Amino acid sequence: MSLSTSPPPDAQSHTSQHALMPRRMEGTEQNSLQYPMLLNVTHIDMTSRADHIQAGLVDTFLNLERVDKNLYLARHLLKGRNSIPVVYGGQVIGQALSAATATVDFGFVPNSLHSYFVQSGNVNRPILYQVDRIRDGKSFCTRLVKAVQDGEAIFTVQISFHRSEPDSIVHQLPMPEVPAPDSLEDLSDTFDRIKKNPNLPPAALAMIAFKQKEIPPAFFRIFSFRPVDIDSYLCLKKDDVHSAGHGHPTDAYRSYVWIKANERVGDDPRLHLAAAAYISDATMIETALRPHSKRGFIPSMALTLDHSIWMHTDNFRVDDWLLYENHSTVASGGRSLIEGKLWTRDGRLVFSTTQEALIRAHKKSPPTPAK
Ligand SMILES: CCCCCCCCCCCCCCCC(=O)SCCNC(=O)CCNC(=O)[C@H](O)C(C)(C)COP(=O)(O)OP(=O)(O)OC[C@H]1O[C@@H](n2cnc3c(N)ncnc32)[C@H](O)[C@@H]1OP(=O)(O)O
Repeated sequence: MSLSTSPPPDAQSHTSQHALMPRRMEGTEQNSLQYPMLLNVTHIDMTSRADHIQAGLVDTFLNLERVDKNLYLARHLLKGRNSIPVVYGGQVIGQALSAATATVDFGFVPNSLHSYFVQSGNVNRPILYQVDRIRDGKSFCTRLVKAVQDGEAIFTVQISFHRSEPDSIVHQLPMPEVPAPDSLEDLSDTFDRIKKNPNLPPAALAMIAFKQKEIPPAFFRIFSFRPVDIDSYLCLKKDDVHSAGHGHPTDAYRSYVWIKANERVGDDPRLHLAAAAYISDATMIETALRPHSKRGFIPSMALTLDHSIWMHTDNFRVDDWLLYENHSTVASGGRSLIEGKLWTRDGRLVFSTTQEALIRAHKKSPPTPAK
């Protein structure tokens, strides 16, 4: 499969591959197995190449090296935020899906995945994906993937694959009516335009500066984002209830953004599924946070805890515009639930997603003891 199993253009030597395999020493009398590399293993330099101008979605961020049957290695990792070296969760989901997909027969298409982020990934260390072939049925296959860094699990996901079969019952929600992507501006252009506006309130300018500082540039290089309601996205609206255009009423905890990969992703539907899974984690936490950000809330922690996807079809392209609808239904006790729907331009629901996120407030300093 073309699912990124070749080394990327700037891949380093396969130090890790050698380290994993015992070397048969030549010229020794016993011809015994020895493990010299294990005594001399140095950590691979994994300085993130996310901001390298050549780094692309398929050849870099979804790239996996096949280390052994059921074992895949990822070296090119992207931060979710500029200020912390934590791997972007969507990348781990997309890579784990690619690894699992590489172990099932052609004809099986992922129909759902359920994942947990159990420890944050370090963007400067490679990730090893271990695929467990739970069951190969006639119609369904199940895989369990564990993502490991430095010997410890950082992520687990169960993925179900389904061989396509004829329709039985058929129904679907109608797509929300929102302005078409061609009538909207790219978020990166909006940032540049709006920050030159002298009439912007200082709080809005601070918000834009924060977003520009915190969102790694690689996101904008590999994907285009066109929020349907830019004023709401930038917290420029006073009222919490707004309209997403064309009379579709929505609430403050809902967001709509058109998303498109900037590179041609080829014609393998499995790559489009992995790329859509990759980007499906990018906007959910923010949907829960935004109304609170407007009131001055700044989280001390905002992390994806779990993420589920139901794939309703593989008949879509991630290098054409997709509408991502997010809705945060509840937040309490440091956790928030966010639901997502991914639509094609012609109104087909391709993914349903659900995510629970950890959103913590800064701890209040203990009261100063009275003297
Ligand atoms: C319109 C559209 C535009 C789009 C524009 C482009 C989009 C582009 C944006 C990209 C944006 C993507 C954003 C995606 C979001 C991810 O991708 S997040 C990455 C994926 N998720 C993760 O990495 C989570 C992994 N899991 C974990 O880290 C651990 O399981 C957890 C959740 C931390 C829990 O672990 P635990 O061992 O139970 O630890 P816990 O007791 O909770 O304590 C953890 C630490 O928190 C500290 N802590 C406790 N309470 C607090 C507190 N209130 N405040 C601070 N620290 C605290 C503790 O002290 C402790 O610190 P240490 O002692 O470790 O130093």
